[in-house]
Amino acid sequence: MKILALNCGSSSVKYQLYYWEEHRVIAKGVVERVGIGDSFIVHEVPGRDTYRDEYECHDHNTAINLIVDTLDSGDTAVIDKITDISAVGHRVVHGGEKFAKSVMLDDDVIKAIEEVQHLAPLHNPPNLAGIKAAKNVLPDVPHVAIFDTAFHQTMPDYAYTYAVPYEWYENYGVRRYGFHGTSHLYVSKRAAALLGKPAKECNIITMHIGNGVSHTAIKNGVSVDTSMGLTPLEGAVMGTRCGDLDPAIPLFMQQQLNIGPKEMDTILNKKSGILGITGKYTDRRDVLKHCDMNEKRCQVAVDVESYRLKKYIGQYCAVLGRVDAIVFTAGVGENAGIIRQKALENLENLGIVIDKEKNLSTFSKSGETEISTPESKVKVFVIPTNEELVFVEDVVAILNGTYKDHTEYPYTFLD
Ligand SMILES: Nc1ncnc2c1ncn2[C@@H]1O[C@H](COP(=O)(O)OP(=O)(O)O)[C@@H](O)[C@H]1O
Ligand SMILES: CC(=O)OP(=O)(O)O
Ligand SMILES: [Mg+2]
Repeated sequence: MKILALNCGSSSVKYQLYYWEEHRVIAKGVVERVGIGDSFIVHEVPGRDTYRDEYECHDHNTAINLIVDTLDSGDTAVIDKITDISAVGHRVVHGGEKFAKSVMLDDDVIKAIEEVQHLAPLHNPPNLAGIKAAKNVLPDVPHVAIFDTAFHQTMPDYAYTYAVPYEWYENYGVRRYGFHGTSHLYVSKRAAALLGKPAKECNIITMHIGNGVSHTAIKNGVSVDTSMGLTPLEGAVMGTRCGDLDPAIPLFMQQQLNIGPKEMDTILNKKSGILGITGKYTDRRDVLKHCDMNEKRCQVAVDVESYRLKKYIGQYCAVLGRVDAIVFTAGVGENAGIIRQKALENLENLGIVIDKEKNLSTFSKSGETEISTPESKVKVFVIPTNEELVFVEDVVAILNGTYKDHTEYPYTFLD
């Protein structure tokens, strides 16, 4: 059975085609700059040279058609015909309170996703555009929605309630939802496997640090708190997003700059974070390179980012009481040893002791690696995330009728 996993972002479509019975990736890639101009596709097939081609994609429909053509035609082909694909799994960022698990995408589910799209205006509309486009190309196969928010639906009310008029929650759905759920799920379950214990007996702090950044406190295998909130803007310092902030700042600056809420939303989401502080860079590789060249604002950005990470580790140690492991994952979490070091230094009193050399020499390609010392009470792991594998496993489980929810399902990656 060949399963296509799709992750439609605002200006990109990431995809992965997975051969379930052989547990291997057939091909993966991304169409970038969708709807912006100068779009292109990068298509990777294990064992072959990476293929890159310019192709104008004005919308998600064109991007999905390009992916389909790339998968089934010409030199890039990995399947004979598109109907060789048995099912499609779609990342949906916001599922509101309605979805605590993955579901088959029918008209009612699409309607429910449409109803919460105002809660994730940057993410849900492209997710929906991708779903509609993929259903056009593959009308006869099952499509499944996998929600970023689903994993966090176990949070208690005191973790998800904001101290604002309660009617905002009742009438407008204003509460903490949390995101990156499939990544937090995957790495926490892998950490439990490395600890040699069932996930439901483990307390784990997961640090997903990519372009978007979020952290989760996982108690007895389930999410009890997470750093992103109503939207993916709250919490850590991100590539272009501000994260935690005095809520008076946007109001104050709207008055100073004489701008409206829409413009402020763009500044906080797209012009803040690492980009805001450095004024130039979002890619942490650029930031770290220019730190070494003594660019002051890059040094400040790295210090602010690492300090915020450390504060979340402290918070979640307090939330969990006993912590079995801390996991670093995603592009920065897997590769930026210096940021991990700064976030983790001087935490010996919390039982966290790092092997400095091992930490600095650990990257995604090292695979799952323990970077704490043997005497560290809290194990610290770097675990490459695999959100697409969670999509694929959920699709297969739903097709086989064996899926209940993520706490019960015996994922194959636990072995
Ligand atoms: N070797 C590295 N050192 C520092 N940062 C890295 C390294 N490799 C990748 N990154 C960073 O990872 C980030 C992207 O992470 P990723 O998980 O792919 O994000 P997303 O899925 O949100 O696009 C970028 O900021 C990139 O610079
Ligand atoms: C929810 C979110 O922030 O996703 P991403 O990291 O893909 O932007
Ligand atoms: Mg990501």
